[in-house]
Amino acid sequence: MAIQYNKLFKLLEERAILKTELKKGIGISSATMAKLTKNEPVSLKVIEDICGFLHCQPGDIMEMEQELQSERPLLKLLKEEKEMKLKGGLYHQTQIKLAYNSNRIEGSILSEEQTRYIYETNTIAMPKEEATPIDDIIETINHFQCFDYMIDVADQELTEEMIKVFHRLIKSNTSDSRKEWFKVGDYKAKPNMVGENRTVSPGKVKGEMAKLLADYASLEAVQFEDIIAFHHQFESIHPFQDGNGRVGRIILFKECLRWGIVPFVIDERHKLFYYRGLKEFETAKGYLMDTCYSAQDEYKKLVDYFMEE
Ligand SMILES: Nc1ncnc2c1ncn2[C@@H]1O[C@H](COP(=O)(O)OP(=O)(O)OP(=O)(O)O)[C@@H](O)[C@H]1O
Repeated sequence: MAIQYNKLFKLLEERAILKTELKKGIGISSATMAKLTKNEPVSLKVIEDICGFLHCQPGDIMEMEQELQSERPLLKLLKEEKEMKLKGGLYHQTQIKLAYNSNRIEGSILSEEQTRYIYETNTIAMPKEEATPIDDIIETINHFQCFDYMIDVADQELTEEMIKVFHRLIKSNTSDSRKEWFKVGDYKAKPNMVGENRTVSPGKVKGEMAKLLADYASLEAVQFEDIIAFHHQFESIHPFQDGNGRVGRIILFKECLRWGIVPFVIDERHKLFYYRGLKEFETAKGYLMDTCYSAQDEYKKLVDYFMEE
């Protein structure tokens, strides 16, 4: 178990204090600031200075990691396989399954085989005479990187900063990223709709996201239903210009891992059930819940295969 400083960053956000202001205010180096960001040990003097600056107690800015790694055997396995660069294991299969289905829901034309090919060989196999959008390829590679980052931070509290990193990793180097008004790794600048439905206007996104994250963080023990409700709220806010579905599904996976719940991959063949579930969630939660439960059953089969003694 290790000390985490997530509470410090939350407090700064609540009080609208920039990290640079804190750094200057107590005169710490960039290296010490980086340690805090990475949850690495810092001296007691630094903690004392921060508490003095913010007029708070140590418990307001740091806490012990809440759960033992051993209570999350699935996350432990995925981390181990990722570090080992193990081929053919659960991590490898999940990378391909999640990137393929999530990007396919978004409209990528790449097949599962092509996604596997990119993952395994870092090359692309194209059927003769078929043009493949470069963005589909870039966003597939981006998704692999985003998944890796998600595994690294899966045991940490979900933060605004983390969600923006997910978006940056997914949208970097795409043709969208070259549009002046398109914010990679930041909230939308222009209003958008999802299907026929209105979403939260750009000026209100920050506040709505802060509220969503604060409400979610206040839950004592997060259940599967809470994670799905968060997903619905997140998609309804639609904080980014584009990429909300993929970021939202990465968060779903992360939060399941964090809370020791079997995660899941929405199969692109169930896209319409998934969309209907989101659309009708406020009046009938069952549609979305059922889609997620059946996706969870599918992923559980894969987990059982790899985790059986
Ligand atoms: N009626 C709805 N209400 C709320 N959210 C919805 C609704 N219909 C779809 N969504 C969500 O919006 C996402 C689409 O948003 P956006 O185009 O920004 O994301 P994307 O990642 O680029 O694409 P996609 O999500 O299609 O993969 C869908 O994947 C789904 O998660």
